[in-house]
Amino acid sequence: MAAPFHKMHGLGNDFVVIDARNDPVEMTGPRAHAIADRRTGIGCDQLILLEPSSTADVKMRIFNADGGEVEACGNATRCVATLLAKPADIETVAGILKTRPQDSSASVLLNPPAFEWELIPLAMPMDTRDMPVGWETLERPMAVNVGNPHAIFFVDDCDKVDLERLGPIIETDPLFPEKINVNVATIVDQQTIKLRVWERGVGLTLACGTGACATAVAAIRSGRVQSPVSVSLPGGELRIDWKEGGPIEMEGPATHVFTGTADWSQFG
Ligand SMILES: N[C@H](CCC[C@H](N)C(=O)O)C(=O)O
Repeated sequence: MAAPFHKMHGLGNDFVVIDARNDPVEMTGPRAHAIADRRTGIGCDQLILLEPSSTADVKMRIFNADGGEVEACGNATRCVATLLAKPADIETVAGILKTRPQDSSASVLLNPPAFEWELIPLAMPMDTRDMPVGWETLERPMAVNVGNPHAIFFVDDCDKVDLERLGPIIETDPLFPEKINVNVATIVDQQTIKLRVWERGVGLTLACGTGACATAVAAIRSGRVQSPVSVSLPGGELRIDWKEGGPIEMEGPATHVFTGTADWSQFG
């Protein structure tokens, strides 16, 4: 198992992308966790495995740093799009995503969001537009599934939220049987949102593509902003465009840092 890898990032949300299309690599949670370790492994927020697909140009599997395999990763999808270097369909657990690279950036069409409590999923029926729950200063979130589950808290100043402490408490609350990504957002103006994210299975990241999509959808649906929206994350900006009932279009940078090889059997 010696498939090459690409170290890449989307606004500082970083990935090890293993291209196993010609040389299969057996991936397990413990192996992904070992590769993601920033001291004893290669280091990344998510491990991305590219495999052949029978329904699209490529199959993309996503593992968080904790080893959990998940449904979607917006920033990584843009990175894979630039690797493929042509318009392509990418098969993920969350469905087939249409991508279009543009030099060092890419646009991705995510499938329409889901708002039903059982599709988020939540442990009990609840109005996901205004959930009657709270964790200290963070209360009454919205919940959206954009392939993966997100809770969105709109606050006056997201920089003042102690997300490092509250993030893991909310991420692992029994209300969220599949856990959840925690977004704290501040509306800057009718077309600008400031966002910080505690990512399920990772922690604080410099950017979260699906978090930006989920937050933009929640803000548009609740009339807080108008589409298209610029979402400003610690690592930089993403442009999100969405109309009720349609797909979500996300556009933003994708950076290739270096290519390497590794004997994957040495990890976990
Ligand atoms: N932590 C997310 C997966 C990666 C999302 C993020 N890196 C992105 O760019 O969308 C989850 O567990 O659903």
